[in-house]
Amino acid sequence: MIELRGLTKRYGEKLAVDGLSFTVRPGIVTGFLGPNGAGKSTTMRMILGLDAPTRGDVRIDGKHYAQLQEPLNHIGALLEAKGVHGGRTARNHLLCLAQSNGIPERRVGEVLEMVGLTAVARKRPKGFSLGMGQRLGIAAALLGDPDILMFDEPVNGLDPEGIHWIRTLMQHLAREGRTVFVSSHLMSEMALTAEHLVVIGQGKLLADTSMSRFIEENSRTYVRIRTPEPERMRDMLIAEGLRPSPGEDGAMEVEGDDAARIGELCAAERLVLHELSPQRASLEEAFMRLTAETVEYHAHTGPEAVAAEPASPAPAWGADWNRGKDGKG
Ligand SMILES: Nc1ncnc2c1ncn2[C@@H]1O[C@H](COP(=O)(O)OP(=O)(O)OP(=O)(O)O)[C@@H](O)[C@H]1O
Repeated sequence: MIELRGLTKRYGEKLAVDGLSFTVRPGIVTGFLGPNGAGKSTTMRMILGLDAPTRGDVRIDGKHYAQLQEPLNHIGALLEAKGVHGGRTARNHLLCLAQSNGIPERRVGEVLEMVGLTAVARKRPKGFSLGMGQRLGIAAALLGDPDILMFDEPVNGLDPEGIHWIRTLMQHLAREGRTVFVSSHLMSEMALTAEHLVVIGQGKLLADTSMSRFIEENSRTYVRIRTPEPERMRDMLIAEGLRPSPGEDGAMEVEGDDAARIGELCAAERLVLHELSPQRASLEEAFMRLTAETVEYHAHTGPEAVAAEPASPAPAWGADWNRGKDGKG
């Protein structure tokens, strides 16, 4: 278990991590999500004692990292694939780590086998691909057979096969009862991997919830309607107290999930339907909505533009809606 209480890190003027309190529990994969620069890596470094908190506290099974004897036996971490001594072979790199943590030599062969690097064990990591480097980093994390594992953006730059492998491994480790904490800035990836989510933005906690509840609470549900008689449809919906708004490709959207009621109204009014489909906004969209105001860096657009776009609702077709370009109605 990892416990953070009011964890805070300031770099000069910059508050990188701002009073974070949450607990990462065993037996499940916990996703640690936030846009670039949200403070995920800084938080993970403080968990590992690589950075000192400005305020607050973080404990691993009740202890500070520095209090752990042979820490690799308690917590294994993949922070950066590049953290490998280029001159040593993969096997020797792991052997050095094993020796300094009182881990038996045979474990090196076991973890190399687990991550599929046995064939290149005597090669130097300098020539490794990104995926092989990640595998070696994961082998190091697994070396002490720790109960807690932490991965910082483990799938960055990997091909689909590598991504699938890491995802399956993390779920397997969690099923064994371990605590698995993995950071990402991709909601879609986390949705396939994590059961629990911790979301941060600009160093602050935005959500600490199960994946299913996060989806429930953050994603918009709406009904998409297509009809050859949009004006009749709109009038009928408004008369029923619903608020249709223009959707993509000429469709209409109505907030909520009451497709059945809309279908019955259409039948009663003999209104032709080409499409009536309940929709749920994608998880990526839910994540963007949640973090929109905290996005620090974004390509091409300023933070205000990014914040406004996903958060603002589509314009509603109300009383002042321009009824058709031909001026009728
Ligand atoms: N050593 C440092 N000195 C000064 N500022 C830092 C330092 N490390 C991180 N920061 C700043 O703290 C903030 C959080 O950075 P951090 O790397 O923890 O974010 P992150 O969520 O891991 O982002 P990314 O997904 O881009 O890796 C950023 O604004 C970053 O520029």
